[in-house]
Amino acid sequence: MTTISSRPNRPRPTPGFPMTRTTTTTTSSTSVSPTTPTTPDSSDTAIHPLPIYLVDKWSSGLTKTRSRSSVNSRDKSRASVIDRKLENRRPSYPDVTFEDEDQDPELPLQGIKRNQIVREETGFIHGGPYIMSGSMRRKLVIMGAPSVGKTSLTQQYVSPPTYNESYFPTIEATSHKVINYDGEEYNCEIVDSAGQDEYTLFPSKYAIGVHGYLLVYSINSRQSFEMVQTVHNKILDFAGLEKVPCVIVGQKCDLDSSERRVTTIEGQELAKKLKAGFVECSAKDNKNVGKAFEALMNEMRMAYNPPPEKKKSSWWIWGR
Ligand SMILES: Nc1nc2c(ncn2[C@@H]2O[C@H](COP(=O)(O)OP(=O)(O)OP(=O)(O)O)[C@@H](O)[C@H]2O)c(=O)[nH]1
Repeated sequence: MTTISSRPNRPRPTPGFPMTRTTTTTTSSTSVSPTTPTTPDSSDTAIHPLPIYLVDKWSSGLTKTRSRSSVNSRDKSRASVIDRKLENRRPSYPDVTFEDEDQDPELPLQGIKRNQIVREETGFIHGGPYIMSGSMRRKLVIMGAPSVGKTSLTQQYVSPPTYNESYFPTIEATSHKVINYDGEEYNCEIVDSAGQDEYTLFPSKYAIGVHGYLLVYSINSRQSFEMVQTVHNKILDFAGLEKVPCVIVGQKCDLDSSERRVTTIEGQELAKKLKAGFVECSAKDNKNVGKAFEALMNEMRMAYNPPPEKKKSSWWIWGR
């Protein structure tokens, strides 16, 4: 007798998180801790996106993979839980991601149990929740005036040692890197933006779903230093927030002191004013490049998942 399996042929999920248009995409991995300076890791590892279903509740019913008629009561109660979560969030980013209960058994679960929501992470601007499995996702945007060394900084960090003396203006480049920071693994999408000036319109894609910014100036350019404040204002205006996780980066610190137009103290004061981190670095000499990203990981951790406060021991318990 032949047994016929009745398992429906469901389409497979689109793995990973949505990517923007890129000119270059590099994947690498590094590990840092808050106390240890960053050492770029040459043993690159690829990101393995986890098998999760992207669910667009608004546009196509409960799931893209099942028809409305097959929605059972468990789905409905689940949807109501998601709805309650959404009530507290701005509905500008309607994609909700969760592991499907009826996940195809042929898909590798990669150690994630059925129905287990491992982490819930949200960016500060996109306003919509997404629940993802495994490592946390971070989108970082590098902004600043033209020719301050944003691309050199990114390339030196993502695939060291990389430094190019020649200058090619960037339109946009996205790289990926797995960063281990303070025992946590982060899937980072690093967007190297085009150089900004005061008249450049702030593109919404540099705010939606973004977790943190490196605002770069060159220590030999006063104008690029002033651009940091301008870009920062644009970000806050767009987001409608008083503070965003960001680090001010004084690039090209290898240059001779006679060429310097912005002092270290001025950089520190601006960072203090903007409630941001501050690092002076040189992509050319690969000096403090890792520290700039490490400082941003720290800013983001403080914003999104601060370490729990240590409880003070009660003296009267000890006194008994
Ligand atoms: N001395 C020195 N020069 C650097 C450093 N980083 C970059 N440069 C040079 O500065 C120029 C511009 O570098 P890019 O990395 O392309 O600058 P960018 O900010 O990405 O430029 P846009 O794409 O126009 O925004 C290049 O000629 C680099 O060689 C550095 O750390 N020190």
